[in-house]
Amino acid sequence: MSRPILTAAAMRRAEAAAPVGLDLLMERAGQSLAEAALRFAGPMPALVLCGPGNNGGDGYVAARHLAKLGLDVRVATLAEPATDLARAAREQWTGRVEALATAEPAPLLIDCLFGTGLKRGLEASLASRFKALAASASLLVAADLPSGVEADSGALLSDVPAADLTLAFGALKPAHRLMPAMARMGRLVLADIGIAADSQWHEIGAPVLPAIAADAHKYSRGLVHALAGTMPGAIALSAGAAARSGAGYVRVSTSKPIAALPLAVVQTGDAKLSDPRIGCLLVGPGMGDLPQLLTLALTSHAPKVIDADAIRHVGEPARLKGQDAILTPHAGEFSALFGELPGTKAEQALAAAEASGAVIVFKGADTLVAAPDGRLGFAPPAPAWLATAGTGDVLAGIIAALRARGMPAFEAACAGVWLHGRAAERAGPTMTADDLLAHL
Ligand SMILES: NC(=O)C1=CN([C@@H]2O[C@H](COP(=O)(O)OP(=O)(O)OC[C@H]3O[C@@H](n4cnc5c(N)ncnc54)[C@H](OP(=O)(O)O)[C@@H]3O)[C@@H](O)[C@H]2O)[C@@H](O)CC1
Ligand SMILES: [K+]
Repeated sequence: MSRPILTAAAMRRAEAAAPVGLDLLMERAGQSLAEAALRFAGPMPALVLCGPGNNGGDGYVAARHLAKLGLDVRVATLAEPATDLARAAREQWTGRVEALATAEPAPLLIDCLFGTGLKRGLEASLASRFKALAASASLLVAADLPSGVEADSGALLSDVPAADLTLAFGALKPAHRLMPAMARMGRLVLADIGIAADSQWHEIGAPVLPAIAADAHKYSRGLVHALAGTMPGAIALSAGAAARSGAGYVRVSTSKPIAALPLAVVQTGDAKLSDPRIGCLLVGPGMGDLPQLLTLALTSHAPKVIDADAIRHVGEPARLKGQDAILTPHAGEFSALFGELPGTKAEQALAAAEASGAVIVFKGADTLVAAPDGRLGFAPPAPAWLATAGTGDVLAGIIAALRARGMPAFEAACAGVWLHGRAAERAGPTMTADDLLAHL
């Protein structure tokens, strides 16, 4: 299952197209916030911080429901409501409204200051007051987004205290899956408030992998051909990962024998790139300074995974047009090939896919998979311990195997990213890239 991801503007459109009124959407958002906070925190005294927009409106609704559920709840506000919806929600709150500047803290702090409407950082005095109230609370619950986070970019526009729980309304926003914001969400829960959220952008979910046919043979299951370069360890990780990710046959062309390769991986001195059985060609891991390997790879008609050093040698993104390629750059490799692109990470990934005609796996703590047709996958959070040498080689091998097994490029890349993250969870915090292979 993959969940749609909507920008702030797309969210407003979805909201306007909803079959029910905005007041009912706000009622559902506020009620679900109250119920989630109570379930998460238990019946502890709560302080709801309400901003001037509809995020604040959700707060007044949540306060009303928390009071109805028997909680000791107070409301503090920054300013009077600025929208009709928020004003109507404010009017239905029969309790007192305190000034945020002087409100006493509470063990449960509910942040309804700003959501998708935030466009600039919080003023310094407000940011420090918010931080102090958060520091005095035992639990911080954020409505839609932690206040200070920019919905579309995941940037922190001012200092944002980390929430313990974030309840996203209607659909996930890019910031829920982009750094640095992603690390401030705490547990992320999506509340269905009755919006039909449809998008070409989605969170990458568990993949459906191709079944192994009853009459399969090693070639029909997929042949991965990898080009070895100067660093044998990296190609051994990639080829090992491909062999363990369901490729029927993994072959490495190398000028000298590589001791670290699994026995099941065939080593050959001949590049054999015209072999029509090649389901995916892998170039880059351990390549070193041998740009001729990339040149050779680009003469092949087979689908390709282009990783690591090979990315730096592409030179012009347009050189990849018509190559049926998947590129797996980290941030440094990405800017080496595509330059400093404007916009959010999501926009940059899509622009790179369009410029190269390739599927781009823009790696990082917030990996994105972009297709030239505008589809964009956001990886669910993966363990920080994946940030260690060789894990990129493993990822390239997994994706090459899935591509050779017949998955389309975008789906293979998304599935590879998902499997890689889950393998790291299973391998645990002391893992090395070698250990990852045993958990695929
Ligand atoms: N999508 C849906 O289906 C539903 C959405 N819902 C909820 O609505 C939320 C979006 O509401 P929203 O658009 O009113 O924006 P919101 O985040 O409240 O802030 C805008 C206000 O803040 C102000 N402001 C901004 N920055 C500021 C700053 N630094 N310092 C001070 N002020 C600042 C800004 O003022 P302005 O920039 O105009 O001067 C404006 O007044 C969304 O996140 C969700 O919680 C639900 O109710 C149900 C259905
Ligand atoms: K908020």
